[in-house]
Amino acid sequence: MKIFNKGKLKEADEFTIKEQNISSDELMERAAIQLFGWLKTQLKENRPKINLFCGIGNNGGDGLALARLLLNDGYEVEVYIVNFSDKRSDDFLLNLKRLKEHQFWPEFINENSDLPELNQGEIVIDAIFGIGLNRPAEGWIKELIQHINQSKSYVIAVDVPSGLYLDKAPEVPEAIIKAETTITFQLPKLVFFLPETAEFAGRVEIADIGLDQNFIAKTASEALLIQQHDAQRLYKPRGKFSHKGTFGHCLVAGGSYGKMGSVLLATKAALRVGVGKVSALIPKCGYDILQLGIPEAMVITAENEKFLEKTTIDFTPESICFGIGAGKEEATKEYLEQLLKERTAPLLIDADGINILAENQELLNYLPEKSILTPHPGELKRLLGEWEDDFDKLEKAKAFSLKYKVIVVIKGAYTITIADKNLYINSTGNPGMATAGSGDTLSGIIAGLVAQGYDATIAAVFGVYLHGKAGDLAAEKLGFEAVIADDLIQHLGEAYKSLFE
Ligand SMILES: NC(=O)C1=CN([C@@H]2O[C@H](COP(=O)(O)OP(=O)(O)OC[C@H]3O[C@@H](n4cnc5c(N)ncnc54)[C@H](O)[C@@H]3O)[C@@H](O)[C@H]2O)[C@@H](O)CC1
Ligand SMILES: Nc1ncnc2c1ncn2[C@@H]1O[C@H](COP(=O)(O)OP(=O)(O)O)[C@@H](O)[C@H]1O
Ligand SMILES: [K+]
Repeated sequence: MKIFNKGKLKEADEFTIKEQNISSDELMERAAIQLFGWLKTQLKENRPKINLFCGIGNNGGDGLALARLLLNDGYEVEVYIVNFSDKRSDDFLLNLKRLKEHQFWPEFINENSDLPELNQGEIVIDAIFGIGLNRPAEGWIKELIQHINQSKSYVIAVDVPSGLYLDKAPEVPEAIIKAETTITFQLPKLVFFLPETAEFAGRVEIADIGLDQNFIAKTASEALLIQQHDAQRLYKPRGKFSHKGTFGHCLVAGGSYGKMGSVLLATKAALRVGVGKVSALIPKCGYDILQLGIPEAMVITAENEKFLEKTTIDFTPESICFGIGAGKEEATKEYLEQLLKERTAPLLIDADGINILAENQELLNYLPEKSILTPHPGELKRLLGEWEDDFDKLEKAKAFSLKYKVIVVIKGAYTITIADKNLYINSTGNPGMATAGSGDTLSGIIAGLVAQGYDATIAAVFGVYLHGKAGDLAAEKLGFEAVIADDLIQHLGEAYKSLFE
């Protein structure tokens, strides 16, 4: 699903109004009907008091239109107009008039008003600011937002939590609504997926207000949210007469004394994601561990007992996963340098492989095009240096990806893959995956897909999706706490199957 910036969203609104020959007010009514339908479905027979806070722009207009629908249906509704300006939008005024025609008089609040009482068991609808926010909320509006946040009411934001910008980091985080649920129109917004701002939106629901699908399809987007149907399209079915040679040979090079489990996990993950053959290349001390731990894999050992070093292999793999658990010995660095310069196979570099690159930045110039780097935020910081906020981080990572022509997978609650200026945001995964070794399984999965012939960008995007889905399926059975990295591998088969459910 596409993610548009503020400008494109406004264009989509305008295009739709023209193309469908409707008024902006009819579009607002669609938005309100969607909000109403969602609320009614969620509330079932319950009839809690609903406190609506409406600004004076179109977000406030949505709120007023919703208030009318709720009142018509017999809900107990209180409407507060957050009266911060006289520059009211036309559709706000129209909906205010309609509400008054229903003999309903909202309460206007401004800097001299008492803050309304908000109780547990009640609902707050936040329609103060939408995507039109252009400066931080200040003074009494900020106090009102804090009052709503401190209340025990259930907070639902209309389109975006009020106070949150779509295109930059918040200047005053205390002046942003913290919603339990955000019902956003038509398309998700980037800020809902970034670590510093995602928490304000809470659970995100998308309300289809019928914006023009052709416009959406032909307009370039800020980012793509990868959901089941997107992932499904990336899947390559297996031919009846395929054999293990069809699905490639993946080399997992990594490990050091005490960290051999990481290679075991990546090797297993590569096999479970469907690679034809896997060889693990490890220091000598890991031989028994690998052979016993995963008899399906082949094992090659470096000369050294405890760490990885240059080793000749007598085949050409279809992909190489380098660096997990590898340490940063000089000999290990030299081996990475050799792999970079020889360009024998597509490379995925993770963990200590990334740390070696960060400490020896001259090596970056040898990165083969379309190599995949899978840093967690700590590794990314070592690679890129400090960033100011999430937007700055994405800009820096994009610039890095373009400069070296590589794919950067920024791991996190919503893992973001950056390739050719594009951002792919993953929708699967859960806090159960915050456990040692889950990144190692991801590396094995992506390298395993590359070896099977998936294009590197697709392998990264699809691999991240499958990895998160496997985590979701594991957590469903086991609960978040009990999930360990091996469970992700165990659920890869079901993750594949779920693509077609
Ligand atoms: N245009 C359309 O066709 C549709 C728009 N919709 C709604 O319209 C919203 C956008 O509406 P608007 O563009 O009117 O903008 P908003 O309703 O977000 O409000 C912007 C108003 O607040 C002022 N403002 C911004 N930041 C402020 C601050 N910190 N302190 C005080 N005042 C501030 C602005 O100057 C402007 O007057 C969307 O989020 C969505 O809810 C929906 O009705 C769907 C259809
Ligand atoms: N809260 C979370 N929600 C979703 N996915 C998560 C969460 N925490 C961690 N993950 C995923 O788990 C993996 C952790 O990787 P990493 O930090 O490299 O761990 P390790 O080095 O222990 O293997 C990443 O793929 C990340 O996206
Ligand atoms: K809002």
